[in-house]
Amino acid sequence: MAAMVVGALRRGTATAGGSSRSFARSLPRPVSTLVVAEHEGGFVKPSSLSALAAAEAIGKDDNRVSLLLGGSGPGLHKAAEHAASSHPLVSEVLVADSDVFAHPLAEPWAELLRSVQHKGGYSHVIASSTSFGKNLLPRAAALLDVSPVTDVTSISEPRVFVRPIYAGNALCTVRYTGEDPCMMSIRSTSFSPTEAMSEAKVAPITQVDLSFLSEGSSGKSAWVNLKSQDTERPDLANAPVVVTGGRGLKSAENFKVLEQLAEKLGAAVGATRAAVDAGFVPNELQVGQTGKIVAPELYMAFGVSGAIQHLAGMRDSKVIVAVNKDADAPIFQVADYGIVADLFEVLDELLKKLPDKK
Ligand SMILES: Cc1cc2nc3c(=O)[nH]c(=O)nc-3n(C[C@H](O)[C@H](O)[C@H](O)COP(=O)(O)OP(=O)(O)OC[C@H]3O[C@@H](n4cnc5c(N)ncnc54)[C@H](O)[C@@H]3O)c2cc1C
Repeated sequence: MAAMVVGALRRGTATAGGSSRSFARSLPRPVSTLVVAEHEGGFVKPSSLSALAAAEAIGKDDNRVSLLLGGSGPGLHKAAEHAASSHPLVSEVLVADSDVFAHPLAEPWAELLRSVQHKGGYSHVIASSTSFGKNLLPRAAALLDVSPVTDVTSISEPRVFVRPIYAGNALCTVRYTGEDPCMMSIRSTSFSPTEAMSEAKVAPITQVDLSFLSEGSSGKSAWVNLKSQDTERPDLANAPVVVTGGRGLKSAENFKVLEQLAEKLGAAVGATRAAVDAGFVPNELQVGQTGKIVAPELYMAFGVSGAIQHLAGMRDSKVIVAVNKDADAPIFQVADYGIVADLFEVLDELLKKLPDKK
């Protein structure tokens, strides 16, 4: 067994770092980390910068960190330059320049990861728990014959990690006991991206040898198209403020009122699965166990009961405000501020009193 459970903590009872002290410490081994970086518009995505922060948590002084980017065109090269100066720990940026990697297809990317790992012999491989990371990591791990550790929220030692289980109701400490590489996906909300480097330290950019690519590298999948919402609102996964609507909103029309509030607060809009299933909003707005995991500064929930699967995606938010007409709704158990009231009246009042966003 590659990942061994060494302890489980009830949330809020102890810190993972503290509890790990009683575990036998592993012997120091040389650490080198490969971070799979996603990019958009010529920049490394914030979720991948969080993966870099996780690499720093594995080892600061003796950790050789390489960033792997794939794709083609000017956007890739701009992102590679951004990557090269994104963190003082980055010692090398590896660029896989091919149309094959322009889209997040897990099959060719898994082949790429296997090839880069065979050449680099990394002790750790990190990806963020995005849709792409979650698709890629198990495939690449299977090709490398190792077992990945998923959804890591904290790193106690280079091979001892904390991850949530039971929809986030308990935290489990696991020790990775398998062969190199130790592959893991991290929850980006748990690792703050580091600030851009102040002084100019720029890592070298190296092209990856792609001779391993063959016609069959894409497997059975093919890229069709990307549909995304054309909105100026912040990305739900990284927004500092999120306003979420549940089934209590009652219709797609009423969600537009919530959107007005989001507009005023510069917030992203989220939804429960019940609201998504009812067709009020598209699936990409779903927050929760089977949706997006968010941890904004402020999370406002309107007409959300607080089912365990929803809490799994938002309970780490810094401040939670809940509006529900049922005083016994479970959402109030995690809320910092609770308003027992009709959500439409509260929304109406907030829209009247809040100034427009400048
Ligand atoms: C495997 C699995 C995975 C799941 N994954 C997710 C997930 O990722 N995300 C998720 O959200 N759910 C998920 N669910 C569904 C989850 O169990 C709940 O069914 C869902 O979260 C409930 O959504 P809701 O709170 O909007 O609806 P409800 O539970 O119906 O709650 C509606 C709330 O609105 C309140 N309300 C109604 N009218 C008003 C009003 N006028 N003013 C104020 N309050 C009002 C009610 O009092 C009630 O509390 C999952 C379920 C399963 C089984």
